[in-house]
Amino acid sequence: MSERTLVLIKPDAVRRGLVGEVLGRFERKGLTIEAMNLRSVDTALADEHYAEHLEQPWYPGLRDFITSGPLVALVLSGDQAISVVRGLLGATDGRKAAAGTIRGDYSLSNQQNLAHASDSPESAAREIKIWFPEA
Ligand SMILES: Nc1ncnc2c1ncn2[C@@H]1O[C@@H]2COP(=O)(O)O[C@H]2[C@H]1O
Repeated sequence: MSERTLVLIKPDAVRRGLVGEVLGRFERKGLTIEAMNLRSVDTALADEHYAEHLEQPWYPGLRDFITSGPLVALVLSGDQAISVVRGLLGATDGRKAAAGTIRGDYSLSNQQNLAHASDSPESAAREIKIWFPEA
């Protein structure tokens, strides 16, 4: 069943010149880019996107990071896109993510982990509305 999912290629990936590498993996898998833009994020947008994490002790650090430079927001579509994209990313903590996944190959952090992807159809709908209200 075709699904849509929201992906953020985070500021660490932009700074490190890894946008093409990350995007290429999604494209080569067969996913379709439905919408995409490079943008800066203010604290209000960060708080809205990460609403479920606001009370976490590590959230202030995550907010500083996600607002620290431009990121690439995109909507991907494809068969079971939500779980497929999370599989391509690997575990949240790059130190624990399996080799061969995006985080497993390029991240040594549980915060600066290169990309975010929606974890359920409900979060995909909520997040797509936040980042691409016109979609
Ligand atoms: N223990 C943690 N310390 C710092 N950041 C975290 C921790 N756990 C999760 N995160 C961050 O919180 C984010 C929530 O969803 P993401 O997929 O964007 O990726 C996660 C990480 O960037």
